[in-house]
Amino acid sequence: MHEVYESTRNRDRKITSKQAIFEGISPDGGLYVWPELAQVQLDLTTICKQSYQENAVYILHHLLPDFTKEELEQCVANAYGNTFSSPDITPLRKVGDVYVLELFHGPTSAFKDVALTLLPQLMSVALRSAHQKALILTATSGDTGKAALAGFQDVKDTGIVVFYPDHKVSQVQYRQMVTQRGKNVKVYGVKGNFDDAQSKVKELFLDPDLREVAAKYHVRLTSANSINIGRLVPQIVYYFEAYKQLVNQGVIQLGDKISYSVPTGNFGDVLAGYYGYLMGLPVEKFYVASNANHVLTDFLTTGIYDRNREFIQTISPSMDILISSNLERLLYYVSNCDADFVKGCMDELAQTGKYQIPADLLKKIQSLFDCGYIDDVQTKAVIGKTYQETNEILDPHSAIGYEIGKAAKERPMVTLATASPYKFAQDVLDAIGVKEADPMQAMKKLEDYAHEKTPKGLAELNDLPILHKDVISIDDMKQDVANYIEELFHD
Ligand SMILES: N[C@@H](CCOP(=O)(O)O)C(=O)O
Repeated sequence: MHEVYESTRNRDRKITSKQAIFEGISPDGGLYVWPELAQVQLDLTTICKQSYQENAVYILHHLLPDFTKEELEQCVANAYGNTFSSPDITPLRKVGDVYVLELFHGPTSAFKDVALTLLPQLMSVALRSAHQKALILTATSGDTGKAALAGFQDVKDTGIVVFYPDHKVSQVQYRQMVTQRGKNVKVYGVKGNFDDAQSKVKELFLDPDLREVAAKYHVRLTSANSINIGRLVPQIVYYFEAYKQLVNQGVIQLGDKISYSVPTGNFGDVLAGYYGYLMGLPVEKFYVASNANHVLTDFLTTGIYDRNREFIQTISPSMDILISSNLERLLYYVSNCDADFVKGCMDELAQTGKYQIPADLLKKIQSLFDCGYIDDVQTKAVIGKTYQETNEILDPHSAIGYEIGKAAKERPMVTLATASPYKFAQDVLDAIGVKEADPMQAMKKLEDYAHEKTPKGLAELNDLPILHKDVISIDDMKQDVANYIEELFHD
């Protein structure tokens, strides 16, 4: 009765949420989804009275029905006990005439922490049920990598390998990853971009040779990216949390609709909001905010998804993505769970790099989703102007969401601040007219302008030795993963 998850590309096989978390991705290449999600309706009155932690348990209990309440309470307590610097976990602050939801108060200063402090807990429970071990393969464009490393560091019966695009993440993001300690962690720079790394990782999950090597040690290859449902579900909580805070501050009445502006590349963050909407969150519009890699803006405007374009390296590297994996889940829901349609689109994307959806489907998507993008020059201008007008310092990703949200007509508008400005200190300083070439010095200088000091995990980076120096080709990834399985899990 708990086998409620299925693949976006094939409706035949049903599995539990523990299996879905443990597997990460379906054997047919699809992503795990719960077709009856919209029948799960959450009670807003309850949510508005509860703490963040209580809401996390409440929401997770609905979405992961084979986890017991006690298991979830323990997971949530371990994840959010004392790891976040804000007691609210994700505080909401008014900046100008929009509300900024600060998602970067976790251990690695990015929104990924909200889910990646919790996923290792959920994974451990799932592993115990399956009597297995897991090797987590993670592709990152900057933020997921460090958050996943920190979350899975020395977690029993797990190992983690992170692939970041060499020279395509910020200096601080790079240092965060290559200084990672732990007996079960491995970090590689790859010669390529995020899309190359993520596509290869997806291939490796299903690679028969690797699966055989892993099976020898009762190890399963799985994911810490938002393709894993266990990564996505914890992100739903902060959408409700923002709503709760607006109700409790008297800005809205229970039941009023609000809008969200979400800077996103892989479409996971905004999809979490959409899941909230399906479960009863009153939403007017979701604004999908992009940088110069505006494949999503083009899709939401024309219905044509086309990744055949130049990959642009920007000052918002975490969003430098042209294959937005989680769009697949949106297509599944808006097409009324038409797995054949989704498979057709994904096959076309793999073969030609593009696909087009029918006009009626586009219309349906546009009734809830709007979009916009700005480039680096505009992003810096937004950071500078926002600082002058409001005294707030935004990181480049948050600045993109802020600008798209500010330009929209809907109010109240909640815009997601996805990373600490300290992770991008040089570019942020530059945007407010201060030059500093050294990343550590830049963080120090930024303290003169920001409200808060450099987060502890970033301030200590200069003193940590570089432990991971390997830069490999995309073709080497398979062999390196195979070697690491042998090294880590061989008794
Ligand atoms: N923006 C990510 C890229 C991967 O996205 P995810 O949400 O699927 O993990 C990053 O910063 O690494």
